[in-house]
Amino acid sequence: MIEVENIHKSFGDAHVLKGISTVFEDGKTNLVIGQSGSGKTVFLKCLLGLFEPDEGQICYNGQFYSELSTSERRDLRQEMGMVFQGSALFDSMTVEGNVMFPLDMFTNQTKAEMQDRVDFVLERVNLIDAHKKYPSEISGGMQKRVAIARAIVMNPKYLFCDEPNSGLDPKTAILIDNLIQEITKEYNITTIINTHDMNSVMEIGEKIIFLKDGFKEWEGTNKEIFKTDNEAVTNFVYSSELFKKVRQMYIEERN
Ligand SMILES: Nc1ncnc2c1ncn2[C@@H]1O[C@H](COP(=O)(O)OP(=O)(O)OP(=O)(O)O)[C@@H](O)[C@H]1O
Repeated sequence: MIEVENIHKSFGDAHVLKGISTVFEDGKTNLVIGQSGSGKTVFLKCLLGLFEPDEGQICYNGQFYSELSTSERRDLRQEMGMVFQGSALFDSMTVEGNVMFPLDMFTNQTKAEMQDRVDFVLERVNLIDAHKKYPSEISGGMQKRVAIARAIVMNPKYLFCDEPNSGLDPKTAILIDNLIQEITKEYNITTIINTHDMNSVMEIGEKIIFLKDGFKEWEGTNKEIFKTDNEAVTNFVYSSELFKKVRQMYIEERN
């Protein structure tokens, strides 16, 4: 669980995060949405410990980040998996080389142990025959699966995903969303996803926080987002005619 208490972050005169508080529970897919520039990436970087908030606290399973020593922060960092926008795989390494990289860097496992773990996570993300391929030889959807396998290879307690669906067709995007949700539940991970994808909001948004100009404007579930009267949320989520129709149908069905 990650508890965020009233965090603020500024860069010079630019006050980017303005007192955000929320709780992200284990085993749930938590989504952060908001317009470009609303502060989503800065927020994610604060959660990852890459930026330290100017005010406020972030608490990881009961441990306040600000109270951790340097080595404790390093240990916490190793409990975090990250799926970057665009996958960020190493082009010169094979699929299994990419997935093995964190084990090689941060553990003392033998080659055989690492290979077992790599085989296990690649199978878990449904990549069976791609071990020896290079990223350029596989599809975008497969690259995302490799990125997810790499993010979970160290058995993380926390999983952060920045736009995991960018560049994918809608069908593949849903498969990737479902995979992230399944893994989150199976390993009871605290997962936080920055996204612009409204399909993700509807499919896997067990908890959604909506940022606007650095404030938390709204939070709730994918069921609640259909019914909310918050104008900023509805303008953002239902900006397309298709989504407006879907919402109308959903509300009519419920009444
Ligand atoms: N390192 C930095 N130094 C100065 N300003 C920054 C820095 N990082 C982000 N900002 C500013 O913070 C604001 C929020 O940026 P952020 O990248 O968090 O937005 P976002 O919601 O993730 O946008 P997008 O959806 O386009 O990725 C922007 O005005 C940006 O210029």
